[in-house]
Amino acid sequence: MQTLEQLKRGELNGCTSLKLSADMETFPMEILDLADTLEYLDLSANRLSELPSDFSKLRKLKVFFCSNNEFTVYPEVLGDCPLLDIVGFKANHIGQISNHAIGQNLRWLILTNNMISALPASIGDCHRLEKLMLAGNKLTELPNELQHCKALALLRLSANKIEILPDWLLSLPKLSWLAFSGNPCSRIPNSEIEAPLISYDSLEIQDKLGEGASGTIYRASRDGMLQDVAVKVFKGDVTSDGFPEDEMNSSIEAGDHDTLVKIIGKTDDPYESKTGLVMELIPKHYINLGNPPSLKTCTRDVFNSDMQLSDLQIINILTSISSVANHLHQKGIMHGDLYAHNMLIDESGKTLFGDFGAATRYDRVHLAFSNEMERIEVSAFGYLVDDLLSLYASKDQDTFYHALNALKESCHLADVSSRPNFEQIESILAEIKSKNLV
Ligand SMILES: Nc1ncnc2c1ncn2[C@@H]1O[C@H](COP(=O)(O)OP(=O)(O)OP(=O)(O)O)[C@@H](O)[C@H]1O
Repeated sequence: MQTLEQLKRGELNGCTSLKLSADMETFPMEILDLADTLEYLDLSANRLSELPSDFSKLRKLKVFFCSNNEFTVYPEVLGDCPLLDIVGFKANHIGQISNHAIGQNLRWLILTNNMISALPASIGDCHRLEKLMLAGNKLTELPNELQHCKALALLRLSANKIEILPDWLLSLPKLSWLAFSGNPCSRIPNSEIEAPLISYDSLEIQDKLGEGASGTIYRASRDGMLQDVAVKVFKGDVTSDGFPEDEMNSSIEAGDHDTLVKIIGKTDDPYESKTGLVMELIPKHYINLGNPPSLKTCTRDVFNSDMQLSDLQIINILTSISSVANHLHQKGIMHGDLYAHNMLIDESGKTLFGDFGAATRYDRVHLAFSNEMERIEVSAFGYLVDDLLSLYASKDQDTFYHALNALKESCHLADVSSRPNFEQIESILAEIKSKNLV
């Protein structure tokens, strides 16, 4: 992070990237002196509410983050920045976005946690738009023009006020990661499944195991039990994927499956009135299969450069994931974030699939709707196949490679209803396994 003083003294001239957080209430005009070079600007965590009208002098700007500020209007001048590719205004108070404000070059737009009740029709002109984050707003509907965004792959609509999802949404050709829990259109009663309540006082909280957007995970021991457990204490705030309580309900509704971390119960922290999930501990030898997307890859995971997988590992991972995805959809749960970065694997390819933060529960009674929901996730599975093929240890494009490549292509058919469902994918994988003697 650079400082305001460095900027004012001209020490940052020529820089391509600038990050300033200094409780600023006004936009420092010296930033415009960087117009010839500046490509990345992060002014998150200040108290800004306006941009200067000549902000678009920053004609090389590609990435602009301005989260945790005090904007009430999405700045119109952003529509004049020709190269803007990524814009982030998470956690402001934006209630208004004019038609002109949306730049046509946008690929990734983050508006999580604002007060937006309507999107402008001009969003439909963003033909490159791939990732659109709208959770935690006041949207009651989506503009029909959004259906022209044919590149849209990841859409977060959770924690809004949407009554009905438009029909065209589920047939967008590239849509693969969708979340809309916490809306009137996703209101669905909890089933009979209830996780046992485990008293917080019976848990002895030990070291912190990790932290996600929605909660903090601790190791804990339990009165009279030999095995330690993991406890996820939810933070309570809306995340970019939705409400923590929806994550908790979906994790419980998901039930038991070899590929899921077993949920032991629910807990309440009466002192801080926080809810939590008690889970089995993930054994230490499991490693993350992938890492979350970068600014460059946008919707695609990134992988460690030394990661390689054998055909046996690949087939085991894909079989586990298609099986658990089938299990979830049979229960009317769309995971919404089917990504390698949410999977853990061991040496043999034994897989655990986690993070129900973006999960949406839906009613399986509506057959056509259910079929489309499942096939959106099938598209995400297709990207997983593609990722694993890029990690395939064999240098040759052998019959195993070609068979999986054909499966990937069928998962990505533009006509959503022509894609296989997860049950069919499981059979295809079993056949590939037997034919290739994996
Ligand atoms: N059952 C568990 N046993 C051991 N460690 C765990 C367990 N669950 C989570 N962790 C640790 O906590 C980290 C955060 O987990 P969590 O499921 O909240 O978030 P995430 O899925 O990684 O993040 P996000 O929700 O932000 O995408 C994990 O990466 C892991 O290291």
